[in-house]
Amino acid sequence: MDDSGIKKQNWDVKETELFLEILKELDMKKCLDGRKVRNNKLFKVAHRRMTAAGYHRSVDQLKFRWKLLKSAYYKCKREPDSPAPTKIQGWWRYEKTMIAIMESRHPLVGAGVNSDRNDEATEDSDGDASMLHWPQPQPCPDNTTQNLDLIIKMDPEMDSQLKIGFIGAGNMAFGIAKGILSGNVLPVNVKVSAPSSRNLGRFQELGIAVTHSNIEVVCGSDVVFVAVKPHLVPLVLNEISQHITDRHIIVSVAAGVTLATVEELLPENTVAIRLMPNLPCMVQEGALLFARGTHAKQEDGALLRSLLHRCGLVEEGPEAWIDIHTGLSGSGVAFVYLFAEALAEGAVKMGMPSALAHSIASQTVLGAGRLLRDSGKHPAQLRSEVCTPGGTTIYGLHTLEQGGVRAATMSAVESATERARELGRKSAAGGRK
Ligand SMILES: NC(=O)C1=CN([C@@H]2O[C@H](COP(=O)(O)OP(=O)(O)OC[C@H]3O[C@@H](n4cnc5c(N)ncnc54)[C@H](O)[C@@H]3O)[C@@H](O)[C@H]2O)C=CC1
Ligand SMILES: O=C(O)[C@@H]1CCC=N1
Repeated sequence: MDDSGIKKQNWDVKETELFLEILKELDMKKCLDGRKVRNNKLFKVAHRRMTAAGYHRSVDQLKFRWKLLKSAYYKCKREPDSPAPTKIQGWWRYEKTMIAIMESRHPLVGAGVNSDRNDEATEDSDGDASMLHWPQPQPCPDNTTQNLDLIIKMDPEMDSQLKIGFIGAGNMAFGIAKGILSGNVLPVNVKVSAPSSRNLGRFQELGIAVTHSNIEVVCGSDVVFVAVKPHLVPLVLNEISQHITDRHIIVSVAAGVTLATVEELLPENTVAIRLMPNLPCMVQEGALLFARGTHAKQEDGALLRSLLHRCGLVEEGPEAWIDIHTGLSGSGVAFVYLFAEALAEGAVKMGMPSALAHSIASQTVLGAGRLLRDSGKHPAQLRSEVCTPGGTTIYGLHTLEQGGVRAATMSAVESATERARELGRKSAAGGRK
């Protein structure tokens, strides 16, 4: 290992504190058992979390930092009255956390520090800091291993190994499936369930496995999208609940159904995420917003983001925004279709053949949308760029304003948002029955 770059690290206090908190949380005690593969995984997970927090350190850099911290810990342990270690500036800030990590790690540490002396690092050593050899290694419980495995799969190139399940084979499941298949996910790793075969054919055409058993989908998947109608969510969650383990991330796309309802119906500590997608996922131009549940960590969100990145724009926000996004975008696409249809019908009324009018209307909506997104300009700015004074556009806009199109559109978003909230209350009541 060439560690010349590794040694030249300037870590600030915040970064080191975060690193140690991550290691503490990942429970070094259980995971650093001397097995190289698992130890590497632990540092990879730490690397992901550090990156997510904006600190870009390589896995080797993290290992080297850990080596130095450990060395400082042992020095203090051996010679409590000697001056603080110089290789770690501000060591006193980290000492408490290091003790928490090291002394929870193995009951012999306090009494038997010397037995571990060979593990100590120096600036010159290039050993693998993760290769610890405890006298009595403590194996990782299986579920811990599974968690690490899942977290590590959030690399886009690792998406190909994730098993994805859909419960519900409707339009939205199909849209997301098409979107994710255009990324790194392979059809053989996707399974979808629905009670009837009616909608399953189009999934099969994509190479996706189909079944009538929701439980089969859950048992074979890491990430499970619950894509049934909102009133059916409690029924489905009750059915699958006992098969959920800490391997799973449950992603509900049902309008209105809150994380509280989902979490209440699933085992304690279930990792749940609420996602509101929209149909253009199908052509990789979706607008998706998700909110993480109580037990969904940042990396679970990152994993979902990575999985969905080919579906379109994927954003995370507070749960309160999900119903609004449902009005704005989940339903909003239908408002745009209504407008496109009306544009075309206006042209038909003026004498243009219908097919041509519809094709031009859809291209107009597409072009206007792309320009709006890609220019970054406010829609009012673009609108004014289309309006020649005394020209055609301002006459048309005047007519739209007279028809109340602006107020009607705002009210449409409001009504759809309110309806999502109402559906949420109903499904919560359904879950309590
Ligand atoms: N269609 C859209 O544009 C959007 C839909 N959503 C949400 O996605 C969810 C699904 O909506 P759509 O796909 O439009 O509905 P859909 O009616 O097209 O699909 C529902 C699917 O669920 C299946 N299903 C019914 N009972 C089931 C059960 N017990 N177990 C498993 N599958 C069952 C049906 O057979 C059908 O395949 C809804 O909760 C909706 O709020 C969210 C965003 C946009
Ligand atoms: O109409 C609905 O309820 C679903 C949610 C957003 C779009 N379609």
